[in-house]
Amino acid sequence: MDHSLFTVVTPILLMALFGVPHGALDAALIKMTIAPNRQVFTFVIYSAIALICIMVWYALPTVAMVLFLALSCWHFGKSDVVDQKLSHPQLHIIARGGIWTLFLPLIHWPSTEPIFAQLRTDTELIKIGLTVILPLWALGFCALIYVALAARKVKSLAAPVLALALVPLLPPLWSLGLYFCFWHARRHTQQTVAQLSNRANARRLARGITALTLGIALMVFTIMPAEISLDTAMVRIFFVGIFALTVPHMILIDYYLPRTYSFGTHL
Ligand SMILES: CC1=C(/C=C/C(C)=C/C=C/C(C)=C/C=O)C(C)(C)CCC1
Ligand SMILES: [Fe+2]
Repeated sequence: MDHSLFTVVTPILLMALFGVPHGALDAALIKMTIAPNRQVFTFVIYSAIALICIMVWYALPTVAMVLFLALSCWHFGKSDVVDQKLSHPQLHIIARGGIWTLFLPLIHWPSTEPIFAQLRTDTELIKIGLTVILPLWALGFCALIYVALAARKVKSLAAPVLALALVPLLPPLWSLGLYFCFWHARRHTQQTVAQLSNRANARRLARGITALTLGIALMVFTIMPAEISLDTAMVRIFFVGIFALTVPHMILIDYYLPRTYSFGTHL
């Protein structure tokens, strides 16, 4: 228990406090970019997608996990390169997103397997899947280095190479947490707030939605069966919750807003 307090409970708390708020900005995005007569509808669809994701995880946890890792790879990678003009954007997206969703879980398998098990997934199947895909991803990462060197864009390699070096050195949820809070969420917040007209309002709304989200998480925590340990409860609430919120968050950020309202950057 003492050990999991450092390796699981603390990084999850930090991610909940400093990473989740970037998703709460979606409420401000809906309010400030979508036509007023469609805002409530969009919010209802957003919440319905999140609920469906929770049901999918409950019924088919392994399928939900594969979907979650694939979508997270795309979402992380895309947000890493959204401000760059690239000749092979898909290569960059998968090479960078895969650091967290393929390389990290496999290189730390002894610590990540129990987390996958707590999430009720078939860990053998996840391990086989990751092992098969990792060499392909490694080829992609080498291609990324080659393309950057050939285009004399050495600086663009700094962040992904630093991330790649950091992942084996830190406990998995700590390196994920550092990236999630101080890179992904920070950049997303800066880029989003810069595009909104009323920044103070956007931040206020996002704070309210964050409080609501964490309040719901706390409520779920108190009604979890007593025999479930603290770290299992936190792993389930955090990762199932983030999966459920990431799917509509991605649809809004990576698909709907760029296409419908030219919000964000097209790739
Ligand atoms: C479930 C799980 C993992 C994946 C977490 C991911 C992929 C989180 C993605 C969050 C996103 C996309 C947030 C959106 O902004 C690890 C750490 C690999 C190993 C342990 C179990
Ligand atoms: Fe995000």
